[in-house]
Formats: sequence, structure tokens, C-alpha cells
Amino acid sequence: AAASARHDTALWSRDLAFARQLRDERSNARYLAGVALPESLSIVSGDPAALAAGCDLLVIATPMAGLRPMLASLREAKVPVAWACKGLEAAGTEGLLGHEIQQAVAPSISGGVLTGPSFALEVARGQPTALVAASAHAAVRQALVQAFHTPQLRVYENEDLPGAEVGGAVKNVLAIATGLCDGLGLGLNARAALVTRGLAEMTRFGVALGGHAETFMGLSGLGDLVLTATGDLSRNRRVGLLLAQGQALKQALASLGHVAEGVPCARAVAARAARLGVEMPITEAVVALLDGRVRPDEAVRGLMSRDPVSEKSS
Ligand SMILES: NC(=O)C1=CN([C@@H]2O[C@H](COP(=O)(O)OP(=O)(O)OC[C@H]3O[C@@H](n4cnc5c(N)ncnc54)[C@H](O)[C@@H]3O)[C@@H](O)[C@H]2O)C=CC1
Ligand SMILES: O=C(CO)COP(=O)(O)O
Repeated sequence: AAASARHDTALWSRDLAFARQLRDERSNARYLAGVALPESLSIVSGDPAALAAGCDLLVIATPMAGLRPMLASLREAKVPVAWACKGLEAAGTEGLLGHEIQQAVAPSISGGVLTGPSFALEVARGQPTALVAASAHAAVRQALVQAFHTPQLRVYENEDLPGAEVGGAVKNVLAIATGLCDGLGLGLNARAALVTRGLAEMTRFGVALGGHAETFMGLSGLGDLVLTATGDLSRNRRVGLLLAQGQALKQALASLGHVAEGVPCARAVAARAARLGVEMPITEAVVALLDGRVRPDEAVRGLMSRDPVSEKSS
């Protein structure tokens, strides 16, 4: 919808019946209540590879679990392909980032990520938002800027694709932690500590995966972390708030009724960090809580009772 005012734009859905419903109602009550889909946006379904022929830019906006099959179906694309997914492929897999999945299943495409602090509802309402188009390919970055950059939506280019992807993935895990902290009523000091130590944790992990340290101070790192850790529109933050009330994970996800990428991602990040030898105590505490190994108060106490360390060295 954000691109459709200035470009010929189609929204593809895998579900034919849902595509018909969107076409008839011109709105998406479950995800974007109160937002009218622009008349200029066409809604399509069917074979994505066939539909992609003739497009100048393809953007995949499924949860992380859908990225591999979508990239595989678009592997012959000759135009830039970007994804909006934030996460690592779930545990039980190698825990790959988006660009690593792309290298595995669609190595010949030019890919990148569109990321940054951007609650979908605010973007759809035209509220001011700044995003990052991250790719090693200038053509991908420029196609994203050309498609989405408007007075309401600024799109900054960044060449650091791994760094931008790690920021988007890890901030979801940290938002669960800050939701937990706020739900337990631990106070604003505790939340600021979690955000800051979380940023250090995200940066260590991201640098180990080839990201640049300065990327984590930008929109795709600190920016999205601040938004998601403090904004009640965040589904990941809401999971933390529900867990703090004593809900079991299954119950919390059922009451949320939406995808919370930080849940599968926390386990994937912890497993990959362990293989890399990167210490991620907040992520580990979130995983212990999600696995039901500790209670909410124990998860927080575990973090606060760690041995003293230097702020710079860890
Ligand atoms: N909602 C938000 O505010 C933002 C979400 N993101 C990220 O974008 C990604 C998508 O998030 P949402 O749109 O909120 O998720 P969602 O749960 O609304 O899913 C988007 C669409 O993908 C479809 N889908 C799910 N699995 C699929 C598959 N295997 N193949 C094809 N389609 C599939 C769903 O049916 C749905 O229509 C996530 O990784 C999220 O972290 C990024 C920025 C903002
Ligand atoms: O990524 C987002 C905002 O940038 C959306 O966050 P949630 O998935 O936690 O709702």
C-alpha cells in the first residue's frame, strides 16, 4: 500500500479466498483495522513466479517461516528481491539469516532487506516512518528507495545486510524481555538497562556474523529496538507482558492471535550464538522462560545476579 500511490503495485496472497475478500472489502480488518486499501493497489493470487515476470521489484512480507519457500519460488527472478522478514530461521534448522537462506536457495538473485522501526499500522496510516534498505547490491537499495521513499516514509540505504538483519531479529527477542520487565513492574531503570545491555548483546552477535558495529546504532538496530521494546503495538513486547501475568507460552500466543517472531527466533539466536561462542545472557534468559525452565521473576533475577563484569568487555 505504501508504494501504490506512485507505482503500479500488486499485493500477492497465497490464499485465493483471502485475496478475493481483500478485493471485495478493500480493507484487512484483522491486521490493519480502520485502514482502507488504496484503490490503486491490485490484489492478486496464483503462481508467484509467473506473476513476478514483468515486475521491477519484488518484496516478500511473510513471517520468517515463509521466506525460504518464497525465495525458492522466485529463484529465477531477474529483478531485485527484498524481504521484510525479521528473524533467523527457526530452531531445528541452522538458524540462518535471510541473506543466507537466499544464498542457499536462490543464489542468482540480487536480494536485500527492508527493515527498521515501522509498526505496520502506523505506516499504513501514513504516519512518519524511517526505514533502511540494506543490500550489497546498489540496484536493490535504489529500487527500494525509488519504490517507497516519500515525505512520510524515508528510506536510508545501507550496504551492511547482515548487520541490518541481525538488528531486526534480535530486537524481537529483547522486546519479549522488556515486556516481561514492564509486566513485572520492575521500573524504568530496569527497562533502560535491558535495552542498553540488549544492544550490546545484539552488537556482539551481529559483528560475529559479519555485521558492522555502527549499523547497530542506526535505525535497524537501536531504532527498532527502542520502538519494539517500548511500543505497545509490538506483538513481541505483548508476549512478554502476558508471560509476566503468569500465562503459559501457549496461552500467551493464543491470546495474542498473531505471529511473534521473537519466540522461534530466541531459540535460534541462542543456538547460533552458542556455536559462535558469543555470550547472550538476555536471550538465554528469554529462552529459559519460553521453555518453561524458569518463572518470570526467576528469569529476571538470573540476569541481575550475574557476576560483575566491565561494561566495555561484555
Ligand atoms: N507487522 C509489523 O508491524 C512488521 C512486521 N515485520 C516483519 O515482517 C514479517 C511479516 O510480519 P507480518 O506481516 O506482521 O506477519 P503476518 O502474520 O501478518 O503474515 C503476513 C502474511 O504472510 C502470510 N504467510 C504466512 N506464512 C506464509 C508462507 N509460508 N508463504 C506465503 N505467505 C505466508 C500470512 O498468511 C499473512 O497474510 C515478520 O518477519 C515481521 O517481523 C517488519 C516490520 C513491521
Ligand atoms: O518489527 C516491528 C516494528 O518495527 C513489529 O514488531 P512486532 O513484530 O513485535 O509487532
